[in-house]
Amino acid sequence: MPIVRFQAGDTVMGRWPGSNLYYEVKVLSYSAKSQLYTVIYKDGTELELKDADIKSMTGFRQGSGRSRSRSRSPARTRRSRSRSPARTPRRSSAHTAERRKDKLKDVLEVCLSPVTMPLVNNSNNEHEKKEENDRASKEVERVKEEGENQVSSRYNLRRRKDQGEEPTIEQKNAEPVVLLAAPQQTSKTIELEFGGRIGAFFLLLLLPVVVLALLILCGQKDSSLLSFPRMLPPLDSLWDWQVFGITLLWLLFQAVLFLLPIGKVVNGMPLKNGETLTYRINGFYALIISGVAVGTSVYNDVDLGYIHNHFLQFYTSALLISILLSIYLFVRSRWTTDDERAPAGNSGYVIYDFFMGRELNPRIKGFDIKFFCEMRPGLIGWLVINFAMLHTEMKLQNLDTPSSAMLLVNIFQLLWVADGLWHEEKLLTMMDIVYDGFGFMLAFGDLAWVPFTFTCQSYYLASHSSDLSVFWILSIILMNTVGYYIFRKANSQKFAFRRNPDDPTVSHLKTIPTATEKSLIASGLWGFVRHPNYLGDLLMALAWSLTCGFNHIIPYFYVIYLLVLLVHREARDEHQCRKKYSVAWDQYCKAVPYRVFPWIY
Ligand SMILES: NC(=O)C1=CN([C@@H]2O[C@H](COP(=O)(O)OP(=O)(O)OC[C@H]3O[C@@H](n4cnc5c(N)ncnc54)[C@H](OP(=O)(O)O)[C@@H]3O)[C@@H](O)[C@H]2O)C=CC1
Ligand SMILES: CC(C)=CCC[C@@H](C)[C@H]1CC=C2C3=C(CC[C@@]21C)[C@@]1(C)CC[C@H](O)C(C)(C)[C@@H]1CC3
Repeated sequence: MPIVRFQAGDTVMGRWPGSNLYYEVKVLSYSAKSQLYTVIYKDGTELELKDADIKSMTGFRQGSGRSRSRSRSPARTRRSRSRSPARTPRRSSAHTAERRKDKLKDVLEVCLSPVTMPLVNNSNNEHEKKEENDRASKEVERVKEEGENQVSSRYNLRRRKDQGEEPTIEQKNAEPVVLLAAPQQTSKTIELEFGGRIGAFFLLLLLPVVVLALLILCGQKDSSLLSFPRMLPPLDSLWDWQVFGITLLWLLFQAVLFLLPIGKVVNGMPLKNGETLTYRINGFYALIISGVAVGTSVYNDVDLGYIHNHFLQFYTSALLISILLSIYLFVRSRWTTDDERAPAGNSGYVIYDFFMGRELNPRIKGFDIKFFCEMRPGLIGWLVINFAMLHTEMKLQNLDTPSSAMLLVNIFQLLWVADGLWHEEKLLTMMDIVYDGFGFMLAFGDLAWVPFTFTCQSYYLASHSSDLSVFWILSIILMNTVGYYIFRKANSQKFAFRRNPDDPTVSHLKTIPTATEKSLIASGLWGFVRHPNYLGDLLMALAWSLTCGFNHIIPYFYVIYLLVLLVHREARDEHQCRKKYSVAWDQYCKAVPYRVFPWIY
């Protein structure tokens, strides 16, 4: 007999289905048969929730102290929580009837209510404030009117399995003691990305081949696409056990640094079950220690040219390790609970889930494999490879000092990686950690793609000279500096704003409130384009490639990849944000029409 924790009339916090958001609701009744509570939101929305999706007010307040995302000023929290989430389930026409049923039952995709959301202007200019708010209110009214017909039954969200059933409250065992484990429901991934199963299958085969082709071309004297060799390189140039051993040692070394008990421990974003994982932030220390270790090796006559001479073999070793890791991850994900699965990689299709990753945060006794791979061996390895290419360039081209192009590439990329590791904590809020599972895409991406494609400029420059004029050098430095400024400022502003919107560094920005706890920044860089951080990243990528001159397209691989990735990522994020913020997002898109490139896209 299940224990009924709440009674009719209790005010509790109810999870909005398919999200991590909790709102104040009143319990109307409890059905012993379906074991569901019928609750009512402040705007009159009625829903049936399972026990696991309801928290007592006291439990919720205690729990919220743990999570960073909720550490906001009480006034703000009160204001946003009391905003009701009237939303309607949306059906996807692209899937089978059974899947639709599943989706409605388990995920209940939500659409936010078009409540009036004035553009909040933190500036002191009252006139400007009023104008902005009037404009925003009109826009909201328009969208509201437009949506009225489609969502006329918006507040009728009752989803009774048995319409005829009279819900009753069992009041006998009402003590809030034991949390009854609600029957596990699976949140299947319905919307497949990357071209679905077929797309994932082709990417699985294509990505490793693309890297191999890139390396072959980059390493040739003539790097033009037309001179791609007709024969594959001999097997012994592709595999070497010693190289494989060195790659494993590198991973082990980075794993030891990852485990060092130095650096602060922080909470990640709340998981589906409301809990948070902890992470030790010591990436920057790992970078410094790795730098000292490499410097010491060079000082002791270790020849870094070995990396250049065995580059293909290093790649195949990293490829094999990422394949083995992906298989391990896929197998172990069989035993994961629904809460541990990634929203993006739980479709039930083997190839797709293998590619996307079924488990969200695979850990071995607290060792977070995804966080480790994403920020350490590949990223720091990239810098070591760059440094090795610098040595090789001097050797191969008989130079006393590295070329200015090689120096720029080394310095720019060192700055970018050091910046990433310095702000390591911020990765915890990113799509890759919060949403994507850890499967082949990220394992291969982190361990093979990052170190062997992001190094394409330095690998190219090692055997191709590039004489840059002073004008070019200054222009490239300027482009990288502007790019870095935009990238860093946009990312830091967003992070500071998400942590505390009243932070003095961001409190002057105009914002658009949403029906959730969060607002959207709508001025400054985030009022210029919707993804200013992507713009900055792309400018930097272009600057890196420009160091290689215009003889070949191959060193531009990185900027082309980044363009494709970020345009696709932008579309993914846009889709997520529209789901999360609905009308507020539309309002933001109206206010800031360009996605990444001002006046173009
Ligand atoms: N070199 C490489 O290979 C790659 C580099 N990157 C870089 O990583 C960085 C982070 O990228 P990524 O995580 O994709 O994306 P973003 O940092 O742009 O994050 C997107 C999220 O930010 C929030 N957001 C969007 N608009 C606003 C707004 N106006 N105000 C406040 N919050 C907003 C939303 O989340 P919410 O509202 O839930 O907080 C949204 O989901 C970028 O600089 C990117 O260039 C990324 C991928 C690859
Ligand atoms: C084609 C393919 C295999 C794609 C995999 C994509 C991954 C290589 C990238 C996806 C997002 C990434 C980010 C970084 C590295 C590359 C991957 C993993 C990043 C950690 C690098 C350091 C930056 O400062 C960053 C933290 C902003 C960045 C985040 C995204």
